[in-house]
Amino acid sequence: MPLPRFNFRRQSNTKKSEPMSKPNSQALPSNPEGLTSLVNIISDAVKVVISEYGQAGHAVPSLESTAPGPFDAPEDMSLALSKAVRTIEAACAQLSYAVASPGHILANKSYGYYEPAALLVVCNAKVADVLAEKPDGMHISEIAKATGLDQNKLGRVLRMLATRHCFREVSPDIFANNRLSIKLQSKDPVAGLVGHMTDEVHKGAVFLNEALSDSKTGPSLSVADTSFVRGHGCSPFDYYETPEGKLRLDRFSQAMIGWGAVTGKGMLPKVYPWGACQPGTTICDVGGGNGHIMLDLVSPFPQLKFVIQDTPAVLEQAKELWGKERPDFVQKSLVSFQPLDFFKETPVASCDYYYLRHVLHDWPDAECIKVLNNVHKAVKPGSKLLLHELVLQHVVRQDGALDQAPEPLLPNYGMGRVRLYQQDMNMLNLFNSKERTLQEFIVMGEQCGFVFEKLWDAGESAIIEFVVKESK
Ligand SMILES: C[S@@+](CC[C@H](N)C(=O)[O-])C[C@H]1O[C@@H](n2cnc3c(N)ncnc32)[C@H](O)[C@@H]1O
Repeated sequence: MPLPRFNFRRQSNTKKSEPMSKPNSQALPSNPEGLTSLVNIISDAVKVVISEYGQAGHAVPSLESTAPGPFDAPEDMSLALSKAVRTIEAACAQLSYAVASPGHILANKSYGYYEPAALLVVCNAKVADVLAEKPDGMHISEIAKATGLDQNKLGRVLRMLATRHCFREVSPDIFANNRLSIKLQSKDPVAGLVGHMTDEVHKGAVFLNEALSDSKTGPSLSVADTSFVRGHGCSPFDYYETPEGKLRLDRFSQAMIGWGAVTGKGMLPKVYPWGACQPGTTICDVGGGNGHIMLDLVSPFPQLKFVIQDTPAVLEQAKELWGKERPDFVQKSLVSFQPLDFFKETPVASCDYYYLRHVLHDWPDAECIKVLNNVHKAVKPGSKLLLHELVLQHVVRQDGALDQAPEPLLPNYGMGRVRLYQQDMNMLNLFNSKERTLQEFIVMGEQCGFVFEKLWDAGESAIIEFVVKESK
């Protein structure tokens, strides 16, 4: 199916045209001009960063600083700033890959697993907590004493991490926190995400080759056939019931909050024009978890009403959260909690919006189609479907496609957006499911009676808006 033309933040032209793919030969600089243009791209983007901080009345924080910056959360960045940062990440990586020894680069990439391994050591030992009140740093002997780890081995772990800019070695064998390691303090949800990813998820990911090359599990889309199952003997659904998993359950909950923080969950109120909705507009959050996303809309848009739908056990958490955060909304029935099995049942009928955030990425296409068909049975004319997901791009320049990086950068921003493609691997490892391209979402929506309307840039993620097809 052809890809509609698309403009961020503007009504898309739904006139369909076949995307024109250009060969990628220009994507990698192979000559001095390519290198110079990468340097110029970096230089221009740095000017944007300095100017945005300046406008906010801040100096750009140094990597050594542990003070919170005004733009640490993705939702606090303007689109211009997040684009500049993404560009710098992409161009710096591309420039070094273009000039360094290919063998060195591949060695760095293949030894990459020592970084997660070391991050898990320091998270579990709470090294960032130990260093929290020590801006001038602490000698490794004291850090070792406070954490119970061997001094020599911990020193080597910290030195490798400091070499990768997480922690700093202030003077020989004296380490301090920096802008990155401060996020590893145990109270920070990002530390929960780091612990979860570098521990149980990592121990599944190492079996990706075995899972993909086995003639039974390779082509399978079953959650029973993932690399995670090879690593742990059970799927993520069952893992947290095992003795080993139970020990990690609290961290898993913290990791989910960390995931929201990293992906900019707070973008939803900012990127969609909720202010234009009529009083009484109802949003049904399908697979809404504990309803935390809709809570973000309550204060800025008091004209909205909410239905949270999820499995009965999860809905109990939603009732508890809303009862604590917005008891007024619960008492006035401005929010309701309706149990749902979205594979077998239809959500509450005739809502104005059906919103699904990070629901479809858990499932292969056939299951997603079941969910969307059930949503379609609930809609009324004029209802809208909003899918809030990560949106992948091919690494190929396409006319009229999503926002593309300037040449000679990779059109999907390469390392500036690599988290999306890593998260796609994550879904493969955990569930045999996937993140998708816009085109894949459009095709799936069409199949279930929805027409693509517009894509809203929400930083790391995007909101894909559909309207109901006149006749299915
Ligand atoms: C990845 S979470 C996303 C939660 C929430 N939308 C968010 O963005 O935080 C997927 C949600 O789907 C829910 N879910 C899984 N299977 C379900 C089913 N058969 N019916 C309804 N909800 C289900 C889970 O309980 C979970 O809350």
